[in-house]
Amino acid sequence: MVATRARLTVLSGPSGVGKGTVVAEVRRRHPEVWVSVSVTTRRPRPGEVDGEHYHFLDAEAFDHLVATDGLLEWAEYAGNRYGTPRAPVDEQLALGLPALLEIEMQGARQVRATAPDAQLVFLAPPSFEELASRLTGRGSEPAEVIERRLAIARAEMAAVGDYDVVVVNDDLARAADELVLLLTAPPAG
Ligand SMILES: Nc1nc2c(ncn2[C@@H]2O[C@H](COP(=O)(O)OP(=O)(O)O)[C@@H](O)[C@H]2O)c(=O)[nH]1
Ligand SMILES: Nc1ncnc2c1ncn2[C@@H]1O[C@H](COP(=O)(O)OP(=O)(O)O)[C@@H](O)[C@H]1O
Repeated sequence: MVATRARLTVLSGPSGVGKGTVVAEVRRRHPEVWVSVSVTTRRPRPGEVDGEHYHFLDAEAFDHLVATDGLLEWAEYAGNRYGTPRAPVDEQLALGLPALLEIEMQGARQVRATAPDAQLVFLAPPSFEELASRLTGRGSEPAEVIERRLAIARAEMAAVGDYDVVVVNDDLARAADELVLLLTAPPAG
């Protein structure tokens, strides 16, 4: 295995643990870090910009991407579909540069199956109570959606053993630093 080969890193973890916040902090400190922009059938939240946070697609356009093998992975999550456009990731890795995906667990499993060298990072909350309080505190979803996401989160927390590395998101700056180190660390083995 060539130690300098650029690698694919997947950041996953329960909704509300702070994935978006940690990735934003990484980009603030290290603007050169490349992060994949996913496609989704979810509606934009206030302040979300098409092409920046997500590419917002209708169901038909999403189906087309799936049918033409345009997605590296995709999954349905809490009633919406999300996927990683394949070409930009391939281009980044072909240039010898690291690529970061922020995706949920079913997608992480697909990446593991198709790209065994990928590094799977689990972002964990300091506690389940703290996770519930962050998700509620964000105030972006109705109570019923939060309940659904917490139920998913319980299952996700139990699968932590499937991941290569665990980063605990207690202190934001420390978690972001840890992720940056992992992005540039040579693959083990
Ligand atoms: N499998 C997969 N999951 C994704 C992708 N993009 C985002 N997600 C995940 O979809 C879930 C819901 O995302 P979102 O609706 O933005 O909610 P939030 O993470 O709670 O802010 C999160 O766990 C994301 O990490 C993707 O391309 N593929
Ligand atoms: N290290 C942290 N300490 C305290 N609060 C945090 C931390 N990281 C994220 N949060 C807060 O938790 C909530 C959920 O974060 P978010 O990034 O939207 O999660 P995710 O993308 O995993 O769903 C937000 O209100 C965010 O400000």
